[in-house]
Amino acid sequence: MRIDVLTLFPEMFGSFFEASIMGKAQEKGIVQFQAVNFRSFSTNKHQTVDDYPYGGGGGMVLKPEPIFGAVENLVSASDRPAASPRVILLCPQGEPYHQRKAEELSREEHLILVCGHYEGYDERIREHLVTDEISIGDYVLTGGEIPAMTIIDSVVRLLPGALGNESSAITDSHSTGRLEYPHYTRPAVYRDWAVPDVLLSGHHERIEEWRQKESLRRTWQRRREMINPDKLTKAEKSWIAEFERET
Ligand SMILES: C[S@@+](CC[C@H](N)C(=O)[O-])C[C@H]1O[C@@H](n2cnc3c(N)ncnc32)[C@H](O)[C@@H]1O
Repeated sequence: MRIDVLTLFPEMFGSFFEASIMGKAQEKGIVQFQAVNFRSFSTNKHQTVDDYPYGGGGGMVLKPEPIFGAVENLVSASDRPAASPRVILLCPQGEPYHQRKAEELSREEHLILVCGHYEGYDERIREHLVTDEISIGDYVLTGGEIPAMTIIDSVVRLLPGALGNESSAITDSHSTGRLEYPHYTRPAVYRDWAVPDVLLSGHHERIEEWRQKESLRRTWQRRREMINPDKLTKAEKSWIAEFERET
């Protein structure tokens, strides 16, 4: 997969692209990253990328020319011109980001993420250039760089070979439609707090059943809206009845 980020602050991506899973995925050739400063596609001699809003008001608006220019340059330089990239605008007005969207994007060959700043973008970018608009939550950040990193991280860890241990992504919260069960590691007893016996039993079926039940319990306690009552098995219904009795 190839991921290009259009930003006014490419230096923010240096260690992000090099550290941990992102760095390893790049070393293994699973993903290729690039942060491009779209200021270099400005069409005026002062290299400005923003201007005052028509109609007045505070804040500066990102001009269309540098962003169109940068995206078109990346598309024409692509080694796979037939595969059109997903051009994603980071924006608090976009579609709320979700694990399903990360899964969808992980199947693409080329992503271009556009990071805004200041008051936002000229509307024509939205209307005529991008394929997706994504918000990472109902709050406003200074720029699209942290949202872009959020999306890149969540997508890259789903690429085959990126994590090394693929099964951990399969059982992650939200991948299964539930929150993940609790984890424990050594020591078996810490300050009088013991790990549940079943996890030390070596009995794989019982451990698996415990994990399913605890995953359901956690989801029921914290994110009840994620549970579709029509899709519960008989065992799950009886576990929920048990959770209700316990509370
Ligand atoms: C200060 S914000 C602009 C907010 C804009 N005036 C509005 O009300 O929608 C500047 C940039 O930060 C990024 N940004 C801020 N919050 C975001 C969020 N929740 N999700 C995605 N991007 C966000 C976007 O790229 C946005 O263009």
